[in-house]
Amino acid sequence: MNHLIAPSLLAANFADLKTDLDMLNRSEADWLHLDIMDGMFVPNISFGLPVLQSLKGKVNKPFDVHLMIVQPDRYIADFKAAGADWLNVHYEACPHLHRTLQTIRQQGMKAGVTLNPHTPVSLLEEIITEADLVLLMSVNPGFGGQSFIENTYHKVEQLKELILKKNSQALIQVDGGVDNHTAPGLLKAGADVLVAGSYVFRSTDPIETIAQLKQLKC
Ligand SMILES: O=C(CO)[C@H](O)[C@H](O)COP(=O)(O)O
Ligand SMILES: [Co+2]
Repeated sequence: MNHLIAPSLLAANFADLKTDLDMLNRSEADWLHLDIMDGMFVPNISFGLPVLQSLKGKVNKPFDVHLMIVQPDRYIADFKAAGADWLNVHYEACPHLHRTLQTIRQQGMKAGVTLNPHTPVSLLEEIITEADLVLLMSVNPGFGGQSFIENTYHKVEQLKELILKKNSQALIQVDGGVDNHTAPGLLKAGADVLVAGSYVFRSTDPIETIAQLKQLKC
């Protein structure tokens, strides 16, 4: 399959959001990545359900929601109601991950599991067939604009191997520090979905930047 690009709204200009939403609608972006932070799981607070609700219908892209919150199970139904299409929970925040992923699917969303940089891919061995997507963090979650952690290439390769071994359909997504330098190696290693925040929204021509990320060959 051709790889997908998911710009992260965290890096948008919230004082002039309409301009960025119009840009996204005209762009080749595949999904809109939405970073939900609670100040507990990560040391930062971003935005939440009312923002998603108000964006639904304004952006013609599936909502790819990255929950960086403790006890995400409490909010699964709320995020469905707010318009989430893909719901990603952190492995580190879910003591009953199997149940959590099942609940997300039962609610009619695609279920993603996210790994922090220190969490090994091998821990997914018994759960990979229950996930529609695995998101590998290539920075420590909580902030945009951080430097890419080089070990991520290796983790993508390991995850690809695990997915093939277990005959899983899960997509491989990478989030953090994705740009024109890191994206080619990630695609070569097996990534299916690239999240890009600062690289897209800080560029002088975001539509062209998204188009260039789409055109990369692995
Ligand atoms: O989940 C995230 C941070 O926790 C963001 O999606 C990620 O950091 C994207 O930002 P950038 O591309 O600027 O690194
Ligand atoms: Co994210």
